[in-house]
Amino acid sequence: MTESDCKGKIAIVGSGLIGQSWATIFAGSGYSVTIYDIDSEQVTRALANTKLTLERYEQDGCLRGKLSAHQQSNLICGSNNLKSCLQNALYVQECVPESIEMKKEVFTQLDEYCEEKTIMASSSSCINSSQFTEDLKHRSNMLIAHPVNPPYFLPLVEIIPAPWTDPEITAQTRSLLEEVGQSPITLNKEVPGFALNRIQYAVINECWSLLQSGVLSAADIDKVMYEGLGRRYAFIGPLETMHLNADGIVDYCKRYAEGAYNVSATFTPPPIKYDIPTAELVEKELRQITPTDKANERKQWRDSQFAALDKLKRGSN
Ligand SMILES: NC(=O)C1=CN([C@@H]2O[C@H](COP(=O)(O)OP(=O)(O)OC[C@H]3O[C@@H](n4cnc5c(N)ncnc54)[C@H](O)[C@@H]3O)[C@@H](O)[C@H]2O)C=CC1
Ligand SMILES: O=C(O)[C@@H](O)C(=O)[C@H](O)[C@@H](O)CO
Repeated sequence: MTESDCKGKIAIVGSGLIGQSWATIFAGSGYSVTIYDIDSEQVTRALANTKLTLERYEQDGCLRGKLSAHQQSNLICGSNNLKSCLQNALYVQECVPESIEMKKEVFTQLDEYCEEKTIMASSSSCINSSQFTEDLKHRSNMLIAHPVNPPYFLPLVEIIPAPWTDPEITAQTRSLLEEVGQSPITLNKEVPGFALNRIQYAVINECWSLLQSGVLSAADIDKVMYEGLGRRYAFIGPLETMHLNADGIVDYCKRYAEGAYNVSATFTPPPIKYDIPTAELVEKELRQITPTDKANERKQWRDSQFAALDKLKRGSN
């Protein structure tokens, strides 16, 4: 593949777990990807990891896109120089650790080296970009694009513009992410934790409270999700569930709102403390489940879900 066959250049800043995932996603769609990390040895590790990962996906039949794993790996290169990593990049995905100070430092550098039209997105899980871009010259090109782990298999990306992000930049980010196979949503305004982690923390808070009060074991709490709510929510959302659990959502509210208020009134008010003694007990229990057991269970589950889905699709044709 020659350089002119590539769609354009993507820069990844920070090459840990999430930086590597983004690299495989963009390469899968034919973009040329340059990875930068403050730790030059990490860049070498990241290149080796992404190559191995793409080869494994190819063997397992889940490689994205039309290019082979070999062609995709050849689209990913490393750089130990931030300025050259950013040169001619149409889009930068920042993936440094979750700290306002670090994000501020990196975005100040991006602001200095970027091209006028470069879009600069942060992978931040909870920190809004207005907390680290306010004083920057190119702040209208900066926003959040928060992925879900593992991004290669969970397509949701939350796009959160700062009040000063140019709406055209938000729209371009959304269409780029759609083009590479992700499934973006756009928040209309900034809120701590965005949508996914607000919902995730509400779930974790209640799980922790059930653990601390001794209502359920750790294993049974997880089961509530993977045998119940999780499976449901893989196919339909909470609002659609309300709608389908009664004669429509209006009827659901009439029938179940009082019960829901009564239960909700018993919730432990936040912030819930994720205390270490409870965490140590949970860790002991989780360690008894061997990774192989889990992997087999998950594979069986995935296969059965796909078979059910296929059946449904055939039935509706
Ligand atoms: N781990 C997860 O499940 C998810 C994480 N995120 C977010 O993605 C971001 C990255 O997270 P991870 O990849 O898990 O972290 P990580 O710790 O695996 O990787 C961070 C990388 O950034 C590098 N780094 C540190 N300072 C740097 C700098 N000044 N310039 C360039 N590189 C620098 C580190 O050397 C390291 O390789 C965080 O904001 C995190 O909240 C988002 C979704 C999921
Ligand atoms: O996949 C996730 O859970 C994430 O998208 C995150 O934002 C973080 O890693 C999250 O777990 C932090 O609480």
